[in-house]
Amino acid sequence: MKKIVVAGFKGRMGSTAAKMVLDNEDFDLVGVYDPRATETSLAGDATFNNVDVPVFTEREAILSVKPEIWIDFTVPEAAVKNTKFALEHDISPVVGTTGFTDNDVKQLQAIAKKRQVGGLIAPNFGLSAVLMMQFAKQAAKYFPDVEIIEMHHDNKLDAPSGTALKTAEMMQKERGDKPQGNPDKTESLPGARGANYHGMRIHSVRLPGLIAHQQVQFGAVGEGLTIRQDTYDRASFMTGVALACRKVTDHHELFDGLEYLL
Ligand SMILES: NC(=O)C1=CN([C@@H]2O[C@H](COP(=O)(O)OP(=O)(O)OC[C@H]3O[C@@H](n4cnc5c(N)ncnc54)[C@H](O)[C@@H]3O)[C@@H](O)[C@H]2O)C=CC1
Ligand SMILES: O=C(O)C1=N[C@H](C(=O)O)C[C@H](O)C1
Repeated sequence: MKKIVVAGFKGRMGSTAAKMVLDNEDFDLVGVYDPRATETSLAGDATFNNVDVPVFTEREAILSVKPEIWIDFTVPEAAVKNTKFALEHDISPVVGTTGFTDNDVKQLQAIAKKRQVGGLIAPNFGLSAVLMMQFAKQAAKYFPDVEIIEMHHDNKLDAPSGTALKTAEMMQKERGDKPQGNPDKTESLPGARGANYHGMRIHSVRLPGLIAHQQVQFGAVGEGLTIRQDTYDRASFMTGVALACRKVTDHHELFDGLEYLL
């Protein structure tokens, strides 16, 4: 059984991940971590089947339960530190938290390589989202004019989403840099044209009722192509999280994207 801790278990994704770990017979939830927890055990919490799993509010204390895998759905600043902590203690990180910079990822990959610890940072664990990114990359080779519209619930902290940034990065590798639209454009309201990633525009919508959705819209003379992905339930991310937990410990490097483990 894989011994797993979940960081951020009080949150939307962390609670879903902790339940997923409990529901899988080959996983053993050895602890949960969240600085805003007030309880010391999950016993007494029906959401988590009243299991007697220790609750931690201090990172160091987690070492006492000897986890092999660290699932992280927290906030960017904490997640970078948590991932470093996990790697330095030979715990394989499976990180869904978004907002890591390229530099953060490179530094963490160097630690993983040095210590020969496997791990994964993935901005999106949904299989439909992974496919959407791959299809968008393929299309960008032939349709370099493209805009991304990402749509999320209004509690989301980061913008643009990690998924939108990764999609843009993948498309940039195919199409290179290309300014889009009229070079003489003006914006009577700043930001009207969205964020600029190597010439591609990214628009971030935040509305109650949404979970996570993205549209990648390509345009060319006389034709258009729209690739759209929708997440209707956070449970959909759990197939990818479980897959990563089963596979990361077979590796000795930190991957950047679920596609490396599929
Ligand atoms: N990769 C993926 O497939 C997905 C990634 N996400 C990302 O996951 C992250 C969390 O999203 P939500 O669950 O919606 O947020 P949330 O706000 O519901 O939960 C975050 C939790 O982290 C806790 N936290 C804060 N500092 C911490 C620390 N130092 N250590 C441990 N826990 C800490 C907070 O108390 C809170 O309970 C975001 O970055 C989001 O973008 C969300 C959905 C899917
Ligand atoms: O905050 C969210 O909810 C999500 N965050 C990830 C992102 O930033 O891409 C993944 C998914 O879009 C949901």
